[in-house]
Amino acid sequence: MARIGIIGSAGRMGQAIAEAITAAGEELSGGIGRDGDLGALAAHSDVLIDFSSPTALEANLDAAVDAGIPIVVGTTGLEERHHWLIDAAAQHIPVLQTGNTSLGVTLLAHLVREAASKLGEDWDIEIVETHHRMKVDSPSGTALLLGDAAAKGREVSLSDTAVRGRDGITGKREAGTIGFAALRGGTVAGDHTVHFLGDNERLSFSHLAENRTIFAKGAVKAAQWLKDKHAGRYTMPEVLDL
Ligand SMILES: NC(=O)C1=CN([C@@H]2O[C@H](COP(=O)(O)OP(=O)(O)OC[C@H]3O[C@@H](n4cnc5c(N)ncnc54)[C@H](OP(=O)(O)O)[C@@H]3O)[C@@H](O)[C@H]2O)C=CC1
Ligand SMILES: O=C(O)C1=N[C@H](C(=O)O)C[C@H](O)C1
Repeated sequence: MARIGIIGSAGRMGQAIAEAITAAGEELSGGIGRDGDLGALAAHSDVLIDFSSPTALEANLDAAVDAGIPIVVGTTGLEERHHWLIDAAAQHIPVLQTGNTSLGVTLLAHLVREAASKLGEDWDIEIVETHHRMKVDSPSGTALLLGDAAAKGREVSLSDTAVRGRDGITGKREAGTIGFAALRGGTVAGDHTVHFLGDNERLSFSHLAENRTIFAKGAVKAAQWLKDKHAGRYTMPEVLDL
């Protein structure tokens, strides 16, 4: 049985993950929010799951490194500097970071990469996501993950090709770009569609999350899988053997 600690335990995801830990027959070693004792949580855990805020990431990684335990990072809104911190921590402990822990999105990313590698640049790629009114970051971590998969399929970098929103006289669409659009409202758990828009034909791939249990289950699965791994940075396709 693994002792799993949650960072962000009072949040929407934190609560779902606590239920998933028990359902998976693992032990919930504790949970903290903004004011919790991170060192004490890490000392009493075999693995940490972080679904909190980018501002907490550095301290969370440091606590995991100090305790010598793995960490699953599901927090989104990460910037390039956060990924450098994750790479540095992964020199010492196993780390898995992903914008989406669900089986469906992990498989979707694989399909999007494949489609992007087969369809030429004359197929425009646009990614549309819809989330609940409480979400604070945009585009979603999943949209960026799917954009990255499309960019990898085309053998280009997402940072060179992404267009993260349009407003006003933006000019014609530039060939080869990957566009993002975000809708916010209601209680939507998370919908994503990757559109491939060609001449006279369109191909779209969608994933619709009906509730948060899919993310919570995936996060616990990742924690169980990561527990006995060597230091390094791991991915959801490895966890799910996809
Ligand atoms: N990878 C995935 O599959 C998924 C990722 N997410 C991501 O997970 C994150 C959390 O989402 P959600 O649960 O909806 O958000 P909530 O706002 O409901 O919860 C966030 C929690 O994080 C805590 N928190 C905020 N700042 C800190 C801090 N500095 N240190 C420690 N804890 C902190 C808050 O604690 P306090 O109560 O003290 O404010 C709160 O309980 C988001 O980034 C979201 O995008 C969401 C779903 C799936
Ligand atoms: O904040 C959310 O709720 C979600 N966040 C993740 C993201 O940013 O992609 C995953 C999921 O879509 C729900």
